[in-house]
Amino acid sequence: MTIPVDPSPPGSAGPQGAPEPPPYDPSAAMSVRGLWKRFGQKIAVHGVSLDVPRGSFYGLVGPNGAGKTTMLSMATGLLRPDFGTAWVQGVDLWARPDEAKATLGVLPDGVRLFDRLTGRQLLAYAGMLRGMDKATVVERSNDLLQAFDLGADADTFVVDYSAGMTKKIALGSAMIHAPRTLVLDEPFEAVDPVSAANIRDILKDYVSGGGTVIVSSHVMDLVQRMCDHVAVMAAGQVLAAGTVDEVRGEQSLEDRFVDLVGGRQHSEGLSWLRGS
Ligand SMILES: Nc1ncnc2c1ncn2[C@@H]1O[C@H](COP(=O)(O)OP(=O)(O)OP(=O)(O)O)[C@@H](O)[C@H]1O
Repeated sequence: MTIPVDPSPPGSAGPQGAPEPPPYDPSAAMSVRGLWKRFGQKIAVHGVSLDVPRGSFYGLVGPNGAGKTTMLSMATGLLRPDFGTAWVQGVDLWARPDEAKATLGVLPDGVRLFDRLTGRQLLAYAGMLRGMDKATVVERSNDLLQAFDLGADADTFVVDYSAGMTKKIALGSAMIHAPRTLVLDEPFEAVDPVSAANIRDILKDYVSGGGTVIVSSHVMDLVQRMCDHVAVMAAGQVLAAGTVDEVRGEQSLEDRFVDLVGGRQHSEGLSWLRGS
């Protein structure tokens, strides 16, 4: 497919000849329509439309390079789409970004934090950026430091945190303003099993209170156990989406994923590695 060199502004329908996406779902926590992104010759996201129901725990899975991070970045206002847009709680994110982003908490992939702040200062910074008053920021920061088991390191610089601790303080920063939707790119990466179980409990509790979680992960078993909905992405497109039971059918999610995505590599090509 030929993509125009000069992209139309976000919200436009898509490249010439692309099918018109269906109307967005105003009741969804997030409704993504016709998102496209090209980097040079590479089309990273290829006309993605997706509805995330309110109150769902939504998993986004796909092989490396499938376009998950690019899609989530466009759906949360971090990366301008070539085409398409996302509605968050019924608000067009690219048309009314301030209003839409106020309802979102985002843990981006490979996030660069202000790591010369301590964990406590970083949470305070995130809260104040969201316009919260100081007393609430202090109270919630203490609760978050406790919940993420970072109390003993609250006054350590984030630059000196481990990868898992950094992930947890970034997650806390995404939650401090009590957003209605949390979008978390690989939240469990580098996190130890006990902390991961704590985070899962926190997220489950958040969902049972009416919040929506969208989480990208490579860990199928985790997604199958934790999420009620899932979308499988590959090569910039959504191959299947729905409840976890709808998508996996009679199979495990992992087997279904491999069926959908294909690409099991056999190791004959590395015969030199055997018996070395
Ligand atoms: N800033 C960029 N410049 C050039 N290419 C990019 C850029 N960001 C992503 N890509 C390319 O777009 C494709 C999709 O990348 P993306 O990071 O969205 O995949 P992903 O599904 O999140 O992968 P992973 O599971 O490995 O994190 C890849 O081929 C990647 O190389």
